[in-house]
Amino acid sequence: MGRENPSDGKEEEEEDVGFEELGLDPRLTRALSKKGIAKATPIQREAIPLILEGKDVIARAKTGSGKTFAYLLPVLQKLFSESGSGKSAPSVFVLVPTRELCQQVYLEASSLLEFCRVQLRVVQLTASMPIMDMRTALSGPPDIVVSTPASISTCIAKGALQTSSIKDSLSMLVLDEADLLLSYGYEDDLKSIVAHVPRRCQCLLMSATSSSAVEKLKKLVLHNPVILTLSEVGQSKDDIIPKNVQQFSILCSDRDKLLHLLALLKLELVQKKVLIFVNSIDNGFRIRLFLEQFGIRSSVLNAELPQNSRLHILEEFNAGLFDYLIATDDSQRKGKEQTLKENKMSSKKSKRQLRQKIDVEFGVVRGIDFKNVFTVINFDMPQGPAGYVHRIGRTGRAFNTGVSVSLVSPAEEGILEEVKSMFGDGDNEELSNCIVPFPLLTKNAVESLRYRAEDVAKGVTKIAVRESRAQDLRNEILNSEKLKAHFEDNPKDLDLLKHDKLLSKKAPPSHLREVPEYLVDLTTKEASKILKLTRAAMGIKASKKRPGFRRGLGRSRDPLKTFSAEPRRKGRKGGNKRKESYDEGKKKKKKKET
Ligand SMILES: Nc1ncnc2c1ncn2[C@@H]1O[C@H](COP(=O)(O)OP(=O)(O)OP(=O)(O)O)[C@@H](O)[C@H]1O
Repeated sequence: MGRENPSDGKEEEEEDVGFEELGLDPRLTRALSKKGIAKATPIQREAIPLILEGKDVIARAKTGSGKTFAYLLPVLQKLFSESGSGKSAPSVFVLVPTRELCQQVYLEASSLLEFCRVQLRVVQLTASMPIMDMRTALSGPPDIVVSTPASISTCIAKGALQTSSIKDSLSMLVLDEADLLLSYGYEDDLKSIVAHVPRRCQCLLMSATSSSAVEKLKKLVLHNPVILTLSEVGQSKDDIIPKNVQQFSILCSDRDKLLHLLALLKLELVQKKVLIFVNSIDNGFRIRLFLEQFGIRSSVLNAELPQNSRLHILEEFNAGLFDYLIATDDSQRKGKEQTLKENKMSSKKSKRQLRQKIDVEFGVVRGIDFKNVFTVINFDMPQGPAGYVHRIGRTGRAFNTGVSVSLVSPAEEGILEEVKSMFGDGDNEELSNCIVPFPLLTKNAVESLRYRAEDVAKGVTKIAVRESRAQDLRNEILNSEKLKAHFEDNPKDLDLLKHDKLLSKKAPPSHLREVPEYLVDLTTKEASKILKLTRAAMGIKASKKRPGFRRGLGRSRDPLKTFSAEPRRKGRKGGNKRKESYDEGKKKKKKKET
């Protein structure tokens, strides 16, 4: 990590730093340890002391690197020592681009405050709130407001927030996911807010990428900020994908994607929790209907669902109430436009320039903290490299490890190549091999499930998909109001509704729940057994209890790194390198084919 100002150009070494060493209040460090968080991530190590010093800071760090605590902890600490009495407006505005993020930050702040037992109040404002509710939320006033820029500017326009009070009271302004704020169309709102932000107000800008939007916001809001950024930005795949995510691909026809997905899940070749990305809402329902016939319950998350339902689905998934979530990435339209542009320009663009596309494309899932996702599956490939990065950034968060598996049809191979070229050019073998063929799934294993999969897939017709989609939407809309009222009274109650209920009219046949012994080949059995043993060794019983993997521990025991599709030879010890396994697997496959 490096700073642009002051420019010392110094590379930070990876080290374990506890939060107390960063000058944090013991109440906050205790709160963190109650949450099981002991050491700071690199961005936290850098940003927290600077923010405590009162500097304006721009922090750019990759997905899942812990940017929220990087600003939230010092913000809270500063409020501990600030006297709130006599204030007529909030002390802190945290501005985020979406309702989901608003809820996420609000919950993080509330839970820290609860652990700290301090008398500070945090509220969230969202566009769907009637102005009366906004007025009520702002009465007091609260210490922190988490909001989209639009809601704050509505409050200003309707007199629920007095501009003179903002000038007197506001001491900190945070722009979270700053690179998205402008693309969500908040430029005018931001301008109208910034006009009332006092000069002495400390401003923080957090972002996963650098982009022209960040530059624009920097000029609009910050004063001589310290810029924290990865010193090696643009130099390697590690700038954008956390090191602890292993990336795999499976080449298969479009028609065989359901079959391969079934094999991955049913033969337990990937670890839970699993986030499956698709490019269309219909595809999400198709997968859900298909999987439920095999006894695999999942839920869908898409932009069509009412906000309350979406928040509830996220809460349930994060709480571990179900293991499989199928998310429709809503960046498709934008992504397509972008891809068209990219295609036109790609012949002229160098690979280095390609990397910068990350700044432009994003999805509904952008910035959302899906907890304990171990595996991300791209059932459909995203439209471009940026979508890929943000999708797989949903695993391997903070100090956890993760895996991504992309199902790539012949038509999508171009995108895979584009993604690979973004990571590094062909002459750097290590980098260009960052997405390797998935080693655990043999042809036999796939073929053993073909008959069942194709039979069930036939029943998942377009009409069945449309009916389920309409039915699900009707249910969610009906439930949405109930949920809203319920959450207000019982914010922690997650059991009101289950989002992975059966969609099919008929109960799934019981014989499809289990894969009979005779259908599973030995190699696959071995792979699945190793994964189960690994889970057991790590103390993972259900997804709810999956603790974060410690970096070193997770790596040495990771079966994807040590497993080879070859039957085990006597006397051979585990621990062979991943690359070796693939090579052995490849050689063996070639032999078989010849
Ligand atoms: N020091 C830490 N140790 C362990 N876990 C942490 C630490 N800091 C944050 N986390 C956890 O890591 C996850 C990711 O954090 P966060 O959402 O802040 O990442 P982010 O950098 O904002 O990612 P994105 O750019 O995708 O929004 C969260 O679940 C958070 O609770």
